[in-house]
Amino acid sequence: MSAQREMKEKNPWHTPVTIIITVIGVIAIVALVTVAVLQNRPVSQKYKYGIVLDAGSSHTALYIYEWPAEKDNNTGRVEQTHSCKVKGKGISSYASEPWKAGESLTLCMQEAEQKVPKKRHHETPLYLGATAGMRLLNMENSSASDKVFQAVEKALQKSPFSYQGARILSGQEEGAFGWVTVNYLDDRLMQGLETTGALDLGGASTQISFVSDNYDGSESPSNSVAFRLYGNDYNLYTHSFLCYGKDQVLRMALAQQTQSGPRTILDPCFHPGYTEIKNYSVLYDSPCVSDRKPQGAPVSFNHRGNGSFGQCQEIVKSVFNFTSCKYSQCSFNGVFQPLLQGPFGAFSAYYFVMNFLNLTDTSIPLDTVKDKLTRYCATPWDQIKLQHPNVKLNYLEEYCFSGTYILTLLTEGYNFTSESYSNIKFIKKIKGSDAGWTLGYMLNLTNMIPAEAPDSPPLPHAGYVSIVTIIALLLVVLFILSLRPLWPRCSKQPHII
Ligand SMILES: Nc1ccn([C@@H]2O[C@H](COP(=O)(O)OP(=O)(O)O)[C@@H](O)[C@H]2O)c(=O)n1
Ligand SMILES: [Ca+2]
Repeated sequence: MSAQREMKEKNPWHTPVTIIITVIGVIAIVALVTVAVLQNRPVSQKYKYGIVLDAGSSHTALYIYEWPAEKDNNTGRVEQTHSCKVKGKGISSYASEPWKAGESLTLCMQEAEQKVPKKRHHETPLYLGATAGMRLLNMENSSASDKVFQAVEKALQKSPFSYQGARILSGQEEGAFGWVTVNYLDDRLMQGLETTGALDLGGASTQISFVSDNYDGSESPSNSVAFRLYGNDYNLYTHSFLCYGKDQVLRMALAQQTQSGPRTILDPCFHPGYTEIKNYSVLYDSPCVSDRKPQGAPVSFNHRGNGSFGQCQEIVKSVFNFTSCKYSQCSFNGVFQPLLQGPFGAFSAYYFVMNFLNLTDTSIPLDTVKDKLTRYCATPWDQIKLQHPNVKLNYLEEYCFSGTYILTLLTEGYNFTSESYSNIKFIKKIKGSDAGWTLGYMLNLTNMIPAEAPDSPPLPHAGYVSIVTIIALLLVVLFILSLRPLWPRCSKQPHII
């Protein structure tokens, strides 16, 4: 017998069967781990998209949202990836030339086509929601508002996206979706945390929405919206005040001062030295003030400023009605409001105005805020213009008024106190997405917030992969140990020949 053959017989480890078993075992285990890792690895980033057009009273904005493709319908984070401000005014301003309302959207729609990957175009839902500007136009002239919608629809149907319709949101929807947006972006809904109230100030309406423990919705059902989100029940209080957006309140304040049809008014809400000729018919061309147009007024009036915060606040207060309340408590105009509760996010014009005035820091005592605004309003108009050469004059002239209105609405209207004022945060964006009703609207229409908490796997992905790997390694060791009887004996052991 050759020495080589003798070796093979002595070392059973080298028999073809054990070699094959070992190789198959190792391959099987490697395959098991690989499959586990690959199968559970988050699928390489593929995104889905949704587009919402916010047709506000003053302007239209387009928002593009994206979310990981495999996660729609449950926990996926939806984020704003792009926004586009439509040039020109809001769609309601095109009442007399509706086709222009459709045309005005073209540039932003083209931009959206660039931003959303082409192969996703046809499956990307596209919504348009109109707010208070169109609510007012619809009240004033419903056939004009229908024509504006037809023009807008025609433009949007031409786009490659999956057009889902254009409509006017109700005030409740506008308030409730703003609240959903803020709390979704803050991760408060999925985790069932205390929610943040939402304060939205537009040009033609304003919304307040919050959850209050002592409010079950029964006292004023029209102010109540019930949600079940991620397994938590919410009873939301919400109210939208039509005509209480800052542009319409400015009209009401001017109407208040021009009741007798004067040729000149000295307006405390405008800076000293401000002087402008304004048209009565333009001022009163809105359902918020049209019934107050003075009889026999001249064509125009000289609008002059005298910059007094205190006097301006008196005028602003006079646009609120505090006389009647048939509920346990009211904000103003006989509207029910439960006790304010929790933190609040104030966005849209709240942010633009307070940011311009450097007053977004709500840890500053309310009295100090008022002092600063008093000084700002008293600053001569020429000086203001010199200090802000890059701000458009039609915005610049109104910040004294707008700041006064915001403080008055919050304290006199909604009953924020010097203490609870610090619960308000003036915000523009949360984690890169604009605060506003659009995201909440899209999440709702695409069913992206489930009523029940999604079933999540008991282990996070990394934990799962680690455990599978450890078990596989244990199996390898066990397998090797199981072959022990076949192991070559230790060379020191005596050989029995
Ligand atoms: N940079 C900006 C943009 C808008 N704004 C104001 O923010 C408000 C936005 O209102 P909106 O167009 O959404 O009107 P609604 O339909 O929500 O009432 C308007 O009063 C604008 O003048 C501002 O003060 N600064
Ligand atoms: Ca708005």
